[in-house]
Amino acid sequence: MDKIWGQAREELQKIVGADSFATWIEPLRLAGVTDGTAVIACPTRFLSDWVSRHYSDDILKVLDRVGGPVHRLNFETRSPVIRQAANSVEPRPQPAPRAVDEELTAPLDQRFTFDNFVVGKPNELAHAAARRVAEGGPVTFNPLFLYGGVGLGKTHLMHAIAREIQARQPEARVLYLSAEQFMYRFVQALRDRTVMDFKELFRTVSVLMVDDVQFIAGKDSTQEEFFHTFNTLVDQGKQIVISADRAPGEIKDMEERIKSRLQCGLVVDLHPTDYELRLGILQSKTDVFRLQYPGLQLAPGVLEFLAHRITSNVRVLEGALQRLFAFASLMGREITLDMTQECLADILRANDRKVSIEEIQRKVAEHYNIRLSDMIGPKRVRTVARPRQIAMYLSKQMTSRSLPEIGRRFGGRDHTTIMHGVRKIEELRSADRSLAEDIDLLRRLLEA
Ligand SMILES: Nc1ncnc2c1ncn2[C@@H]1O[C@H](COP(=O)(O)OP(=O)(O)OP(=O)(O)O)[C@@H](O)[C@H]1O
Repeated sequence: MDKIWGQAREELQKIVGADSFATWIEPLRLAGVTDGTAVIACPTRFLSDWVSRHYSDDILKVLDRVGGPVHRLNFETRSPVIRQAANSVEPRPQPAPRAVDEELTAPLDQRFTFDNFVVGKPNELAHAAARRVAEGGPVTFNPLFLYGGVGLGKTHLMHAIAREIQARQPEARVLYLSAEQFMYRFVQALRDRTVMDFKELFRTVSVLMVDDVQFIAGKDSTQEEFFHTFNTLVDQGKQIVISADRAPGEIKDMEERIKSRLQCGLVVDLHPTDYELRLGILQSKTDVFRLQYPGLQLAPGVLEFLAHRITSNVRVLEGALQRLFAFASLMGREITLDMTQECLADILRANDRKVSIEEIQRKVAEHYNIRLSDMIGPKRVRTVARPRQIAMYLSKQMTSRSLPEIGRRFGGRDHTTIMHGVRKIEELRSADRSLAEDIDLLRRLLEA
C-alpha cells in the first residue's frame, strides 16, 4: 500500500500543485484496496469532506493508474497525528522570480512587495524612504541605510525596492545580494583569479543592494573591496541600498571610513512593532490565509490577543498565525481563543509578558473607580459586574492562566462563570466601540 500511495502522491503533487498538496493530500493515507474500492484514511471529517468534494476524481484517476483497477473511493476518518500533519502544511516557498543579473543576484521573494508591507508608526519613515528609492529618478540620498532588529521587515523592504525598480525600469541592472554572498563571490574571484571580472561586474550595475552588511565586519579584504565598489558606484551616481541589524556607527570591527561612508546618505531605523502595527499585519496575513484555507472561521478577539501577546518580531507573529490556520483546518474547527492558547502554548510562553491577575484587577478597578475588593466580592450590580468581567477577559487574554485558576483569583468563582464573563466581553467588544477602546487602553497601561 505504501508503495502505491507513494507513487500516487508524487503524481497528485504534480496535478494539484505543492501548496494544495501539502494542505489536503499530505495528511491522507491509503489504508487498503478491496474489489476496486480504495479506502483513504483522513485525520478529520472536515478534511475527508473537502478532499472527497474537490479531489476525488484526481485521486481515483491516479490510483487506478498506479495501483489499479480502482473504481471507487471510500473516505474514512481515522485518528490523526495532528502535530506532525500541522507542521507539514507550512506553505512552500514560491518559486521566486530572479532580478536582472541572473548570475549574481539573490532570488527575490515574490511575497515581499510594497503592497504586502503594512505601514505603521514604527516603520513609516523606512517605508517612505524605500518607496522614494524604488520610484527611481535623481538619486537624492546615497546610500539608503535601513536598519532594525530581527524580523522587522528589512529584507521585505529590500526585495520590494528591487522588484519595483525592475518593474519600472526593466533595463536597469539591479544587483541584490547579502553581504555574505558578496564575500563568497569575492573569495571565489580571488581563488579563480578573476578579480578584475568581479570588479567589472559590480561596477556596471545601476543599483546595488546589500542585505545584512554587518556580516563583513572583521573581514578585512572583503571590507576593502566593498569600500572601493561602494565609492565607485556613489561617484557614478548609482543608487546603493544597504541593510543591517544596527546603525552604521554601532557595527563593531567595521573600518571607520566605511562606517562614515555608510552614514553619508539617509540612515533610517525600523523600530520594534507596536500593537497597532502588529494587528494590521495580522489582519493583512489573515486575508491571505483565508484564501488558502477557505471556510475557516476566526472568532472575534483572536487577532487582538495575538497582537498583544506576541511582541518579539513579525516573523514569529506570522509563523504563529500560519500554524493556527493549519491546525484549525486539519481539526475542522473554528479558530477560537482557547484553540489559540492550546496550539500556540510554546510561542505564548516564550513571549509571556508576566502581567499578573492582581495587576489586572487593580488597574481595572482604578479605571472604573470601584474598590479592588469588589473584583473578588459577590456584588452583581452592573457598575461592578461589568468591570469584573473585563478584568476576567484581560486575565484570559494577557496571562497564560487557565479558567479554573482565574476563577480562584476572582474570589473562588467557577470556571464556567469566567468563561461566561470572557464571552460576554468578546461579544460586547465588537458591538460597543467605547468599551473596545477602554479595553485597549487598559491593555496598554498594563503593558507599559
Ligand atoms: N510591516 C510588515 N508588513 C508585512 N509583513 C512584514 C512586515 N514586517 C515584517 N514582515 C514580515 O516578517 C517576516 C520577516 O521580515 P524580514 O525577513 O524582512 O525581516 P528582517 O528585518 O530582514 O529580519 P532579519 O534581521 O532576521 O533578516 C517576513 O515574512 C516579512 O514579510
